[in-house]
Amino acid sequence: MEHTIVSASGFNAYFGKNHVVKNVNIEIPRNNVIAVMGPSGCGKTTFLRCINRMHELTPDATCDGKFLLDQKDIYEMHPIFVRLKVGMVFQRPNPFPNLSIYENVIAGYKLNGIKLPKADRDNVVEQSLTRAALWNEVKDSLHKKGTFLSGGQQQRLCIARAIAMEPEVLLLDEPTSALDPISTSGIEELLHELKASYTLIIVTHNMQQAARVSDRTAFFYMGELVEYDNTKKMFTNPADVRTQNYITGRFS
Ligand SMILES: Nc1ncnc2c1ncn2[C@@H]1O[C@H](COP(=O)(O)OP(=O)(O)OP(=O)(O)O)[C@@H](O)[C@H]1O
Repeated sequence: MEHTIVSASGFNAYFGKNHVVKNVNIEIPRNNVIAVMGPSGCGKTTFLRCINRMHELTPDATCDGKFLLDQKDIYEMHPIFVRLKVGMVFQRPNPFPNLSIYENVIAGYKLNGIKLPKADRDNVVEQSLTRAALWNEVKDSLHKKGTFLSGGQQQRLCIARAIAMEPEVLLLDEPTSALDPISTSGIEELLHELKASYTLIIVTHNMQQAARVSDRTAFFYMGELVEYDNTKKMFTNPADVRTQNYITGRFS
């Protein structure tokens, strides 16, 4: 039996009066990959940013309804704690440009004022880079700047930085859209390995990618969660005509 790790009920998000995520109800099982899809502007990124409470960092942005992590209300927790438990990887790889690879991986600890002895720091760096499938490529250049890496390596470094904090959930907002096909397939393979340890929620515009990497797909349209189902089922036999129109390319 699959356990729910994240769930939303009657969840709404707004920018001022603009209602951009509408009455969303969803249950996300642990150790699954969930693809979030839908036309541009339908609220995918906003939905993602509500899960780790980044939405509220935008002036005039509000939300209501319930979002639970491990059955506890995300909006009753400290936002910093939520962001430790729910890591985020962005569209463009964004390692801190002035920090070395080593310092990038450990950056979340420094930012949160968590002090670790050197041996523990070394261990976190090695474990996180190993999990992000980057250790072998960088183990001899840990003190070089993160920005000297290729785009795909930089994105894996950002994944290592996120998992160094031992999150339960990893949010990925179009993590491969700035990468070449070979780096993209490296990240896709990595997602497959990471799901043994984490629950992954990935926004993607690429339907082939959603079909390759995800167990379930959530299809949003104009802020509404129109359909949420097993990915194979959704791509072969969608229940809603709007999903069908989207996957058959009738609108993008
Ligand atoms: N910072 C902001 N201030 C005001 N409105 C915003 C802001 N960010 C997004 N919006 C609006 O919220 C709605 C949802 O945007 P969001 O970025 O969540 O959609 P999306 O599905 O992720 O789009 P895309 O696929 O183009 O990235 C859009 O109408 C957008 O214009």
